[in-house]
Amino acid sequence: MPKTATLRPRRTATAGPPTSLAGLLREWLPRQRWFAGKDRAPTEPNLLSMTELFPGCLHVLVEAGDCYQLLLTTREQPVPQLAHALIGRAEQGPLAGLTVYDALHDPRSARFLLERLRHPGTAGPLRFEADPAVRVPAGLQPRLLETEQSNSSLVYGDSFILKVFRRIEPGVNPDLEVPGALTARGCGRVPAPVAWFRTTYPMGATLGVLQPYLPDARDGWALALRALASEDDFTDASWELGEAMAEVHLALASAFPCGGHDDGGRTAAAMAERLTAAARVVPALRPHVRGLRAAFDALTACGPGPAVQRVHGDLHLGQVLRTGGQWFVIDFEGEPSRPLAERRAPQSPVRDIAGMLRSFDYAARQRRPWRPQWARRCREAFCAGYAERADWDPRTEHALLRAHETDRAVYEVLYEARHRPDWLPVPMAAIERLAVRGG
Ligand SMILES: Nc1ncnc2c1ncn2[C@@H]1O[C@H](COP(=O)(O)OP(=O)(O)O)[C@@H](O)[C@H]1O
Ligand SMILES: O=P(O)(O)O[C@H]1O[C@H](CO)[C@@H](O[C@H]2O[C@H](CO)[C@@H](O)[C@H](O)[C@H]2O)[C@H](O)[C@H]1O
Repeated sequence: MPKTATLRPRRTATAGPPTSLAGLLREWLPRQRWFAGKDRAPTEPNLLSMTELFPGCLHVLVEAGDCYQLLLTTREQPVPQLAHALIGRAEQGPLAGLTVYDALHDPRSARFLLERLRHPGTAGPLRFEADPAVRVPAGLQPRLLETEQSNSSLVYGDSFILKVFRRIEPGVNPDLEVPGALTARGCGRVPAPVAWFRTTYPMGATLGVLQPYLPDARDGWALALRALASEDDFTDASWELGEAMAEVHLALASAFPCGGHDDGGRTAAAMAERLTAAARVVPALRPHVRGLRAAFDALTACGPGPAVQRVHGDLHLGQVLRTGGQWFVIDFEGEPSRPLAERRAPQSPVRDIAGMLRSFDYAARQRRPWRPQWARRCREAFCAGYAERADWDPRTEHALLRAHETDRAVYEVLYEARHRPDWLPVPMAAIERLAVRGG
């Protein structure tokens, strides 16, 4: 059994010299796609816990504005094959004299991590747990997915995928909780969790989830772009996607019963608040604030709409996978920038529908000239498919849809400004449409 050592948190941020681990992370963290603090003043990383998973591989939780999870490979000599994953050489502190790498790029560490998941148990504050009914074979070869976004994912032998959460918040992560509950209800639209790990210190939190990998699947975004490029019809696929999403919503409502309806006033106020905050960060939003607020104000006057329930929370074409003529839904974490409690709270299912409708617009805008008709047909088909399976039709909820689409476009503006400034014109085009013409 590997030796484990857990550091207790320090009460104050440590201004580590540049060559301590904290100093190395101060430079490295802001360069990572999943680092959420890019538009905030940098804070000095503060190590919260450090656990040896096995010799040469450390599990680390670090506070740097938010709490982040890192897996580190440490070596006495530099490893040329890991140059792309180099964090740096520590000269001070507990790792003095060691070269430190992001362990998820290191096949040896990735293989050991799977071994840990295959053998439930503990390592310091870490708990490795698994569904005893599923057998994960030994020796599967790991590869890190290049499409790193909010988290990091390792695929093992095209059979399983391990999502390693990067920003850690207290509580159970919905990406473990929701697929588990949906599978227990017999919903076949989500890959079921097979194994997972969590920490008990310095907070109780989910750290990663292993699921079956759908090897021949393509995500909805890639399929939509391919259809656009070859001028293929995408309405049938959109219709089926609407139907699949309605099925997932029905399963969510039954797995997490809550009932009740949206309080239009409160939702409108929260949306307006998010708009104000986003306009503070993105000046291009400011001229549109008044026009956009009208969409939120209209919420207070519209009917109750469908009952609130657990939702996906960040639905877009990249979150749906198609294989064998079926759609599957992944990534139930919700919008990564929102607090976990808010993401787990019951919300209107219109929120998800609006997310997907925005995504058709995003896809259509990847073509020059852009294809508004293509997006319109897909949006229509998606809603029609949804209505066929659910007991209500999203197209009858115009004011609700417009408010949620506006809120989603505001989120996207903020997301793009932070992570992909070149993409900012895509949601900004929707902002102009929603603010000027009312959707
Ligand atoms: N079960 C799965 N089978 C096949 N591919 C998957 C599966 N789960 C995730 N993926 C792929 O991994 C990518 C990242 O997964 P996702 O859960 O969206 O992570 P993130 O939170 O980092 O965005 C997805 O876009 C998808 O291509
Ligand atoms: O990392 P996640 O997949 O959880 O989601 C975040 O990143 C998405 C981009 O990768 C972002 O989605 C936006 O861009 C998509 C095209 O790349 C588009 O299909 C979506 O409609 C659009 O919102 C998502 O908002 C963000 O949370």
